[in-house]
Amino acid sequence: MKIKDAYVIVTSPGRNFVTLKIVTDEGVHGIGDATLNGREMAVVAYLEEHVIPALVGRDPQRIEDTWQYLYRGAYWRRGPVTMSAIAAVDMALWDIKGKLAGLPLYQLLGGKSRERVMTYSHATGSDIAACLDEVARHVEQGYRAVRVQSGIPGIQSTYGVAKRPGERYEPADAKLPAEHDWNTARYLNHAPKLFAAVRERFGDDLHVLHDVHHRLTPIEAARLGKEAEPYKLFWLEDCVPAENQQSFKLIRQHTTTPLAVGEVFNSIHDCRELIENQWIDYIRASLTHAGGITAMRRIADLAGLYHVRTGFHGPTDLSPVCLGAAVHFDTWVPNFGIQEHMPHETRTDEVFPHDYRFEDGHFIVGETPGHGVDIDEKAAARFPYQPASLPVNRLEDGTLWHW
Ligand SMILES: O=C(O)[C@H](O)[C@@H](O)[C@H](O)[C@H](O)CO
Ligand SMILES: [Mg+2]
Repeated sequence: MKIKDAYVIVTSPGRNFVTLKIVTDEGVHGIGDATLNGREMAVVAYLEEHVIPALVGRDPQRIEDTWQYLYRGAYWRRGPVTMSAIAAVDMALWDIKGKLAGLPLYQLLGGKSRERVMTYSHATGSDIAACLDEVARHVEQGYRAVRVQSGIPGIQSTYGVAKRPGERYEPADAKLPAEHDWNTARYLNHAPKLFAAVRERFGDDLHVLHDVHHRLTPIEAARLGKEAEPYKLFWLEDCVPAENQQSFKLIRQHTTTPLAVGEVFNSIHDCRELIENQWIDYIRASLTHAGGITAMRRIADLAGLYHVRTGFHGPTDLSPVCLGAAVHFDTWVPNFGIQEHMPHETRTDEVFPHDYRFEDGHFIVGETPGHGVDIDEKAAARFPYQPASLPVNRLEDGTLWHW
């Protein structure tokens, strides 16, 4: 059997998605997600110029060999563009393997470790009261876990806060980066008040999560972690930028608040020290940005040795293809923690028909062979690419800060 054809489909049903479709000479096809929010076309060029020409003619069943061929063969290893491109190939090949075997992906990985996959979603509000109302709405929908983000007095634009009540938070909303502002002191004074209010209204049973989005220094993150302890967060996410993995050593020495990190990671080397030193509790790398199922399985197995659990990134900028594959992975992986779930728009779901379903705060995996997600190319063609960038962030004096 050979790969006969491979091509990239870019579509924007509400936001941009990059999908790789691989077709075999026996007519079986598989798809993979290659979406890198705000840098989509770099991955498209990488796939079209450098990957697809090398794929045609290869045996689609040799997933590991193809992964190594693309990783080692590039010479320039790692990086989000390279690893998202490799991930798309990997996901599409696992999809094909499942279809050939007549088995859903979770069966190929080792079968079910659980019946359903716990998810968390995003409650956002312009202030604490509005955020609490959004939490209530999520609890009514069945969520057992909710991420809370609220506007901060004195800061114009806060990460994670939707423009209008009930809307999704979609930060890539302008052709060139929008300018946001940041003030660490105001944030640090505000965040514990939000956690306290959530606990007071919803009691102890709800899992409460919060994303700092890389904005603090290690000692500031340590203070926040410590002050959050009475409110028993499920996790505190991305409290510092993680290029320097040693930062987490300092944070860990000061607080028992569980730490999650890794949505921007693209390889096992980005998290090896964090895992081996048990400086974190949840690894957030996604199947799309960290090299696919083949690579993520190695990360998850390493994490399992050190009591680190998975908490896959799952915002709307990862397509239903990534989410579908993630639900299979989550159903299998022994050290599962939680799955992020930011529901896609109806038109996105129409372009990507899928068989995973949301029920009572959980995802239930489907039984379709492969990862169970397809692309309706006619529907995709109705939504052309829309250039969109993520914001930048500045301190009050104009200094460019982490967004
Ligand atoms: O925890 C999350 O879901 C993330 O932080 C996202 O909201 C990112 O900001 C987005 O993926 C950037 O493209
Ligand atoms: Mg995040």
